[in-house]
Parts: sequence; structure tokens; C-alpha cells
Amino acid sequence: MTVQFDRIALIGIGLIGSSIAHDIKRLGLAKEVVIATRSADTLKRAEELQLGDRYTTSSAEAVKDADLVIVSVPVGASESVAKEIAGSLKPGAIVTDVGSTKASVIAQMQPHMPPHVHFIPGHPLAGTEKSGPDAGFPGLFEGRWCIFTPIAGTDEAALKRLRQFWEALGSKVDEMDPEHHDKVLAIVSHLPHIIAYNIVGTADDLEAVTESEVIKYSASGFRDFTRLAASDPTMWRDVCLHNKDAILEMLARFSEDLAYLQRAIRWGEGDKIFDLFTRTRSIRRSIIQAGQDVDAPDFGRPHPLEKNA
Ligand SMILES: NC(=O)C1=CN([C@@H]2O[C@H](COP(=O)(O)OP(=O)(O)OC[C@H]3O[C@@H](n4cnc5c(N)ncnc54)[C@H](O)[C@@H]3O)[C@@H](O)[C@H]2O)C=CC1
Ligand SMILES: O=C(O)C(=O)Cc1ccc(O)cc1
Repeated sequence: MTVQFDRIALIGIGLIGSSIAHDIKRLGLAKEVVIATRSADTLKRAEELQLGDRYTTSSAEAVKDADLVIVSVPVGASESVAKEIAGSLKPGAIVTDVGSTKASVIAQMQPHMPPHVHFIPGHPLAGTEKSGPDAGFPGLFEGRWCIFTPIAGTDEAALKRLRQFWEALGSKVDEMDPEHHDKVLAIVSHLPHIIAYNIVGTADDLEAVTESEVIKYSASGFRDFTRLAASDPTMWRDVCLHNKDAILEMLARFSEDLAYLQRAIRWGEGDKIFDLFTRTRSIRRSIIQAGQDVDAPDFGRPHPLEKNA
């Protein structure tokens, strides 16, 4: 693989930042990688893992002379990072992010971006329930989508360079309007996590009644929920607060549909229950037919390249 950038700055070095760092190194995509994160302990760990070439707790310091800046922090920290780096960005630099919500990240970052940089919001649809620099691994983005939500008038050459970067990591790149992205992700990613947090919380509340039965007899259905519900609380709190409207809209529909199912169960309406379950069963089949990898992490199993998979 050829070097694509002289200097890449990674702001935030958790699961996503460190996975990107592994791939940049593995594929030789940059001459130099500078890593910045807020906490000195996390930075020390990134250095021990040899994820980059230079390390600093100052995001402003890290972005100096960087051609590509990738912000991989919880979405609620986007504005503070944008403010911190704004004055140090190199003219012509590409600034991107990996946040799970897009309209809010744009609202937080865009006003601070100087006119001489190319700000291109992005979101790789790949991850796990783990967090921190030890959680990252090479190949996380292989075969997965990365969605860009570009701002109107974005320089085509900058878009192409960023697309080539993600493609080098093995991703398939798509473009979407940020509001549309947020609605789609609300139903396919944010609601499943919220439902998982909720059901595991309910089971935990019941535990006082059932003593240790919840854990002892937890079959695979419940175990799948516990994986999602083990995801990073800061990251997911921020997703909930920063995609509020789309999540509330999807939760309202979900509650209505749950009430329908609840009523069908109450009145013994087996046909209604059977019809719904038959329709949903075919969804997984159509995902497989569409060539999507149901064994990928988003479908509940460890990624084959993940440590301790
Ligand atoms: N975890 C996942 O599966 C996925 C996460 N994302 C998005 O990627 C972003 C990062 O998530 P993860 O890597 O999973 O989180 P993480 O919790 O593993 O890492 C977050 C990193 O950001 C740093 N950080 C927090 N606030 C900061 C600040 N103000 N300045 C500098 N560094 C700061 C933390 O020290 C840590 O290094 C989030 O926006 C998340 O929505 C996107 C796709 C998948
Ligand atoms: O671990 C899982 O199942 C995920 O769904 C990972 C994930 C979390 C957040 C994202 O924005 C994208 C992917």
C-alpha cells in the first residue's frame, strides 16, 4: 500500500482511534502518526502499544502540520475538540470524525472550522462493545460501510482522498445527508443498544426476586443483549443526548408496535403473532442474500480478527 498522508493526527485513541492506528501502521498509509488524548494514562497505554510515532495530551499540538485529522471521541466532546484544534490546523488539511451521530457533530464542529480546511464528517459502521486503546485491532473496518455526510460545496478532491483512505482500510464508502443518517442509525443501531440496556436493567432489577437465576440460566437470547448493554456508558449517553429527536421518534414507533404485540398475546391472537414473527424471520435471510456478513460484530459475534475472539 502506498503512503497516502505525510502526517495523520488521531484525536482520541479508544476502540476506534486505536483500530485506525493499527491499520495505518499495518498498511503504511502515513509517514508519521501523532496521537492525542485527554488522559495521560490512556496516552501512556497508546505509547506502550506503539500505536503512533508521537504522543501528546494537547490536541492543538497534535494537529500542527497534519494533512489528515481524525477525531474519535464521544460525540458530546466534539465541540471542545473542534475549538481546541481550530487555530492550529494546517491550510488544506482534511478534518474528519467517526461519531455515531452526524447532525449534532456537524453543528458542534463546523462553526469552528477555519475556511482553509476540509471538514468531512464520517461514521464507520464497525465496532464492538469494548472501549479504550487496548480494544482496537487491525482489520476492524474490513468489508464494513463508512458513511460520509458531507457539507454542501465540499472539495471533491478532499472527498476523494478521504474515500481512498477508508477504502484502503477495506471499507465501502457511501454518502448520505446527516439527518437521514441519524434516522437510519437510530433504528439500526441506537435503538438496539437502548433496548439492550433497558432489558438488562429490567432483569437486574428482577434479580432480587429471582436471586441469581438471571445469570445462572441466561440463555443465548439474553446473553446477546448483555453484550450490547456492556458498551461504553459515556459513548452511548452521548449518542442518546445527541440524536434525541430521531431516537424519540423511533422509540415511539417501537412502543406502538410493542403494544400491538402485547395485545395480541393478551387476547391469544396467534395468527397476528405468527405473521409478525414470520415477517421478521425473513429479514435475516434477506440480509444474508444481500451479501452482508451476519457473522460480523454488528450481528453479535466477536470479529474473527479481534483479540480473545
Ligand atoms: N464503539 C464503537 O463500536 C463505535 C464508536 N463510534 C464512535 O467513535 C467515537 C469513539 O468511540 P470509541 O473509540 O468506541 O470510544 P472509546 O471510549 O474507546 O474512546 C474514546 C477516546 O476519546 C478520548 N477522549 C474523550 N474526550 C476527549 C477529549 N475531549 N479530547 C481528546 N480525547 C478525548 C478518550 O480518552 C478515549 O481515548 C464515538 O464518537 C463513537 O460514537 C463509531 C463506530 C463504532
Ligand atoms: O458492537 C456492536 O454490535 C455495534 O453495533 C458496534 C457499533 C457501535 C456504534 C456505531 O456507531 C457503530 C457500530
